Amino acid sequence: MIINPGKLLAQIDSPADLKKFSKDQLIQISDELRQFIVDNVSIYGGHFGASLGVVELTVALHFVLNTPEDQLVWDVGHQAYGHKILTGRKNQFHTNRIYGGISGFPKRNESEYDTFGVGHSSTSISAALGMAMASKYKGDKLKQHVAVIGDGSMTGGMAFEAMNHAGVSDTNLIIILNDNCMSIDPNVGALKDYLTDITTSHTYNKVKDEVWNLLGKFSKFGTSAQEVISKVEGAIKATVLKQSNLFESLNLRYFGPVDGHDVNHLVEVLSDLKNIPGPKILHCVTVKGKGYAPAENGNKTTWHAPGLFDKVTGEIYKKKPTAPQAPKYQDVFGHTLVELAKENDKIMGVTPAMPSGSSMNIMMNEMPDRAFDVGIAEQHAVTFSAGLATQGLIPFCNIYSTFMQRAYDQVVHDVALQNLQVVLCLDRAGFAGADGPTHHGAYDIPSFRCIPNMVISAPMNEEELRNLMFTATTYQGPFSIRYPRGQGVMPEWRTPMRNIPIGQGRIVKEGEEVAILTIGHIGNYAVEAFESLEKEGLSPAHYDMRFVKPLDGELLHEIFGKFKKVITVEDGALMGGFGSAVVEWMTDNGYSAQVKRLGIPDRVVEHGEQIELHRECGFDPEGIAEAVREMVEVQVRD
Ligand SMILES: Cc1ncc(C[n+]2csc(CCOP(=O)(O)OP(=O)(O)O)c2C)c(N)n1
Ligand SMILES: CC(=O)[C@@H](O)[C@H](O)COP(=O)(O)O
Ligand SMILES: [Mg+2]
Repeated sequence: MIINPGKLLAQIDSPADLKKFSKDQLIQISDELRQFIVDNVSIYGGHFGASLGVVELTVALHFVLNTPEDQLVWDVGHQAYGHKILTGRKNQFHTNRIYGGISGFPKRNESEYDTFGVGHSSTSISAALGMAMASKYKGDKLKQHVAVIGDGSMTGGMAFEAMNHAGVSDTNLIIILNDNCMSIDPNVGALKDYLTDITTSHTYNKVKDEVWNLLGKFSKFGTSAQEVISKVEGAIKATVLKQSNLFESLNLRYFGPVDGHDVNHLVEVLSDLKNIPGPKILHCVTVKGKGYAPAENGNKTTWHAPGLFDKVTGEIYKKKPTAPQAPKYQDVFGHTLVELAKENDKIMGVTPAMPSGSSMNIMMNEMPDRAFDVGIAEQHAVTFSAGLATQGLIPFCNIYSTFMQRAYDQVVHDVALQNLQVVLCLDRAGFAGADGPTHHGAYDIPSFRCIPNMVISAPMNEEELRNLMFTATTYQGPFSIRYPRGQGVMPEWRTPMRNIPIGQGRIVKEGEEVAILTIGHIGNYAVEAFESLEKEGLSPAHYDMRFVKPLDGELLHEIFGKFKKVITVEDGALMGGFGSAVVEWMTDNGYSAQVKRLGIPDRVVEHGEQIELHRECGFDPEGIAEAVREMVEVQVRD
């Protein structure tokens, strides 16, 4: 259902329409845009606080820039809802993040206004600089290139790598630092302190204001005064600003801090910046959740992506369970880690900016000296963990599977080659759901399988997660545990922990004709599939392998000795994944069987609910049942 936009917003289908309005009307347009986001997200879900915080900035940018000719790059893109709405997707916005609908992030194949595909953080400056360099090469002097990056994303190493390059680039690049003091959780680290300092420091701002006032006075005296101005400016910059401003020190002209909610002032500033050549940064101070009281004044982490809510009362809807619910895997991880850490003082916790998402916040609250949020810094998180391990500590480094892609070399070079005892917990493994392809945890099994010393495990339920975590503390090397977004299956999950011999799978169900080998939580789909199959007189065997590496050779000898028809199921990329490992093992050990591998195919799978995506890829319960039926019908060729 398309939600009615406000009176002015209704007339805007592109930035060209926006430009038809007067500057004075931008406040009303901003208000209507904000309301439209509230109306939609409250009913259809999605990211929230971040988009509200950049409403004025979004309006001002599209008012001043000549998009899509000028290149506007949003970092992460979870804040780009206003941009989507102003650039022709207002009438589709109710399909945001829904299966078959528009993406929750900017996406090049969705709109010419989406200059760069995003979802992972800290890429915007590099991408915009690449675009700016291309314009310079092509001699296109007028084109603007703007990266909008949050203070949280600015903590990512890539942002610094890009600024290091940008500062010597002589390009038309504007970096807009959207500083709301928040990541998903409160932002952390020395950079955050620095930004707070320059936003609030009286001395810094007084000097800066006086400089600009002085320049303003001189500018009234005409051309000759311009020379004085530039000399004065140059001298002051060289001394005061360069020494005291991080960005100036990197050769990026620094402007701000400005109020990121004053749309008219933003229009003025951006119009001026367009005419200043070279790389520059505008520091905007904004409030996450701005303009919607529950988000602005309440828990900003909750309002990052609140789920559905009553827009009038601000009540976030929670499903009222009729029976005891199984916990989320992330919470089992968080509580179990604290339990283990209480018994073993070597255990430490590390998260790169996902304390709430990974439930590492449980340990951070209970044991603040032993659990760290290191900012959006996956590479650092892994190597920092490696450093801890060299000193005999046992770090549990928890990174979403998709974000672990950032730290691949660190896993290989810093952890595995030195065989260090780092426990890598890969949350959100498998389809992430509504976040879509940028966030699906599809590639961890294939990419980890080839790493020497690496153990790869996945629990089918909460009890196994606890046991694997316990087992990891006893293994002298890198140990990875992957588990999905969402709930497990055991309401009574606080089971006593025990060691699982490394590489040992288990039989879940004896059966005939077909053996189903599963890895991880997806094994519960096989259990569901059996219900319909049993009614049809089909009774496949089911093995929960628990480890992809090392595989359980003993169990596999038993399976391939007994079955000529085997199905493997994984919530991960098929190419090089768990099924591939089983087939490799089969041929290496001289067996031959008909093997069907179910999992994520070699193509981009878009967004939707997890179950919708599993269905699309043929490994939901019905897909598994269908694979069994097909296999039973097919005669094996000799
Ligand atoms: C590489 C990577 N790590 C972690 C995340 C998860 N993540 C998404 S948004 C976000 C916070 C970003 O903070 P900021 O850039 O300040 O944006 P804000 O939400 O405050 O507007 C995080 C940690 C991500 N998208 N990419
Ligand atoms: C934009 C982003 O990367 C995060 O906000 C992500 O959507 C969080 O995912 P979870 O909701 O699974 O924690
Ligand atoms: Mg922020």
